[in-house]
Amino acid sequence: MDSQTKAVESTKKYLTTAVSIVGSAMVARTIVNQYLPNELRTIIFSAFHHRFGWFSTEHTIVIKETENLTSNELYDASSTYLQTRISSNIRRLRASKNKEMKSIILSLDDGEELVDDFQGINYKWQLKITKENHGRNLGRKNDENPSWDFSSTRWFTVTFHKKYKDVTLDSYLPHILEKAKEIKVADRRLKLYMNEYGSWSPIDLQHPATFETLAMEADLKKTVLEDLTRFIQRKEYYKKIGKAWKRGYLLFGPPGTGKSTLIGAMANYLKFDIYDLNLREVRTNSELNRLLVRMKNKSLLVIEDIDCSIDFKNRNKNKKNETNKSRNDEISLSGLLNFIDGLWSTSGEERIILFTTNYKEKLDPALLRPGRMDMHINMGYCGPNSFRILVYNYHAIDEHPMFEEIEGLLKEVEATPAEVAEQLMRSDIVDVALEGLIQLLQGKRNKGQGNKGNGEDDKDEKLVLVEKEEERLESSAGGSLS
Ligand SMILES: Nc1ncnc2c1ncn2[C@@H]1O[C@H](COP(=O)(O)OP(=O)(O)OP(=O)(O)O)[C@@H](O)[C@H]1O
Ligand SMILES: [Mg+2]
Repeated sequence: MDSQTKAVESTKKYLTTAVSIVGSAMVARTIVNQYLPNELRTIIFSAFHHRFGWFSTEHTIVIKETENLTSNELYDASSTYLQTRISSNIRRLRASKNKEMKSIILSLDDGEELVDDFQGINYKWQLKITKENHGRNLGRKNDENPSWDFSSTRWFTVTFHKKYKDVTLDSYLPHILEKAKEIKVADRRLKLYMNEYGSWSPIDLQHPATFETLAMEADLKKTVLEDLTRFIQRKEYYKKIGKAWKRGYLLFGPPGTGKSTLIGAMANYLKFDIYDLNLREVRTNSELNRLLVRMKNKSLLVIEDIDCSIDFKNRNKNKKNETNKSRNDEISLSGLLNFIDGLWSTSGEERIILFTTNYKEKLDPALLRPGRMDMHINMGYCGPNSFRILVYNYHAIDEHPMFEEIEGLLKEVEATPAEVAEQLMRSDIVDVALEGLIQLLQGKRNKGQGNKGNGEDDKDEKLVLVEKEEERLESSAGGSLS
């Protein structure tokens, strides 16, 4: 054999070996794919990847649904985040909706892949599910009780070029956690919880109020909105000063001035649930404590008509009755305030407490003490500014020849936004509605209901901002920790 034939022969031999290796690998892969259970398949592939991993340019992170029997926050976040990255080229999707959600959710099905782009980096995601049958028949089949005891293991794998490992851990995964939080908040239906028989029962909160449609003096509205926004952005600040992340508002004003409307607008703006606490339903301080600790974070605790909710005047009498334990525990203002200031503050985050009253002057001084409520908001009678908002809400107009007369009358007489709104709703024809309003206001003026107390322009009357010591220090230092 000459040297040329020798070279051809040895090349052939190498090629045959290479083909048979590739062939066996393919056969092996087919066998593994078709005949082995998912779990075993994963073990074999991961062992293979582990053995030859250093040849690969790819890096894979496994995100399991549960880790050490507790749910994995990153799995939940990835699942939520990926729902927003679904594209039309995915063949099989899962569709779901539960009572808590506003819309149908599409998500990856077992084995499906999705490619996400973050800062120009490609991330290949895959969902894997394995089902195990524990072989126990659990009786009749229904939603809570499937006929067989199945359990499934789910996990995501996310694969990317290994040079992006640091970016992935430092930026991409935290980005997913943050985004998922935002998505969940935006998609959630708000709840209104009411207390009865010592526990909270929720219903869907469908309050239409928003800050745009709320009739309120412009500067006051701006101050309240800014205060809320500042509050929700200050997690780190509250942590740093070691204070509970909560804020209290006292809303006062006559019936129909929009106290409940403002609460609805706050809930919609912050996407917070409302806990409407009816103190008449609560007999003891212990029952009150139980209710308050069961409140979730990101919520508004509302106590309407705080002046007439409990006969607070009896509270000192109760204290004297030391022998009767149950009477001693009777619901009291101090019990409520102690709990809000104390234990409850430290057990939750992002809580807003709102008290409403028609008669600020009737309130127990303990409630008005500086530092108790952060802001006192006077929801006053309807002034020109509020009228403009209401008329825009109901008739979508911002100018009309009758406005001047109405605004003049509103400066003279006391009419609540509710009274004005009622007139504006009486007819779809603007002129008719405005004429009705003029008659109402003239009637009030003729009856001598002079509007001496109307302070729409008197901002000091409208708002008492009870600044806290540390906030004063912070603003004087010019620093913002939010
Ligand atoms: N400031 C306002 N902006 C917009 N609408 C208002 C306002 N005030 C009152 N309304 C209208 O009047 C209705 C009653 O107002 P709301 O229940 O908010 O008053 P309130 O101050 O809570 O009264 P109460 O003291 O009786 O609880 C609302 O449903 C809304 O239609
Ligand atoms: Mg109300």
